[in-house]
Amino acid sequence: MDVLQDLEWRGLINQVTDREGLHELLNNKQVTMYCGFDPTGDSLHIGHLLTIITLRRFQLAGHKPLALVGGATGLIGDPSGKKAERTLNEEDVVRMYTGRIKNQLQKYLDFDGSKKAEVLNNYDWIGSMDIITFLRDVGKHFGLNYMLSKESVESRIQSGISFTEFSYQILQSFDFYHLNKEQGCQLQIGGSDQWGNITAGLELIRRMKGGEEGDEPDAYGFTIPLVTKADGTKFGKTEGKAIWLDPEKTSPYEFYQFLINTDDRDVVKFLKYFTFLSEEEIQALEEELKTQPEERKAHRRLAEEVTRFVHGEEALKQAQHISEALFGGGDFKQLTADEVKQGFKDVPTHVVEEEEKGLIDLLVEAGISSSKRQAREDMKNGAVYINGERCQQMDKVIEEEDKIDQAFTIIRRGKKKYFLIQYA
Ligand SMILES: N[C@@H](Cc1ccc(O)cc1)C(=O)O
Repeated sequence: MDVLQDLEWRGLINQVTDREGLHELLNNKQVTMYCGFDPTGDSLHIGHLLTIITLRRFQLAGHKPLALVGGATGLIGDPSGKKAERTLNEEDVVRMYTGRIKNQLQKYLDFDGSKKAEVLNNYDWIGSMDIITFLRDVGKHFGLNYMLSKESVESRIQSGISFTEFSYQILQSFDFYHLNKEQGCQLQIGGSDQWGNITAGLELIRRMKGGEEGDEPDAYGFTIPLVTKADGTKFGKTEGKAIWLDPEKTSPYEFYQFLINTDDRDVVKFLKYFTFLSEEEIQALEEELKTQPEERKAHRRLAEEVTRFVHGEEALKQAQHISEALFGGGDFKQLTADEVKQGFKDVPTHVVEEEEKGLIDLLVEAGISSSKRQAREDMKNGAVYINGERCQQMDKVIEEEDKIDQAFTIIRRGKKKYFLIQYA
């Protein structure tokens, strides 16, 4: 199976310009290709992951990926897929975002050998372009009708679009032209909302090269589908929070949990999209999903593969360890301090100075029970758990052996309310 056939059965081809031609090209030579990422935040998020993984698939098939960070385009704002005009970020903020996203992209591609990836910043060629050159050499190739007919613009004519965002398509087109000319880049990929910008780039390449309409194309465009979920909600969020690729913003444990909680109806699709497992392996998991759904093998494999790709083996092991302790009847005391921090990130934490403390006092002091009377009541009712084990011993004193990795004690009150005691 070649790379395009592989992308096909995975359901990753949304639109392609000249499929036949691209197929032939990819089978006959090493193709340099690119995908751009605008620095709209200080981290990439899971919504960017599918294009990154797709670049990686091309690279594994022997092609050369360029990952472009939009240090220039990020200052302008792509109207594609956006209902309203964006507020501009300060230039130094965009510069900071650009640096961070560049570093992140470095983690996901291979930078050795003949098909080595490159991370580029379009500020390096757009930043220095003067307005006369822009209008004379580039703008002249864009008919107003053509620009207005792009979905990203047309859908905003009524609600409003500035000249700034309107011009965005010219900048992205220029990138494609520039990379085609300088690096022989012949393919641009992107999310489904990028079709208009990608085809505008192809048009610019043809015109700048003095080609005629209907000439054999020298470059190609390709979009992947928008990731949708069976329940109709937007992919990439849990409880309103985005799933970031930066482990400081979304811990590997949270990332793993996000994936393991995938709806049964979506799990096979996501295995195809986000993992490098073969057709046979995915079919076997699909079969198991039908025959032994309670095992959740497909979900676990999805979470495992994607967490490993994004965060590495070590972080994956930690995420699995924490999940086991929290949901699989594992022992909290086996956790490391770092794992406790990840697994209980949003849990109220109380810092104690003293070494040994009576549990009743601690429950009150940490605000877990409202009074000593309440604390005793809670314990009597069997509602208090120390590191996952019920505690009904009224004179219990927290000792060294109750401290996980000498740093934390996990207290649970009732079914789900967790608290952390941290030792200063
Ligand atoms: N417009 C793309 C990012 C991009 C920027 C520059 C390019 O040359 C290509 C793509 C987006 O918003 O996702």
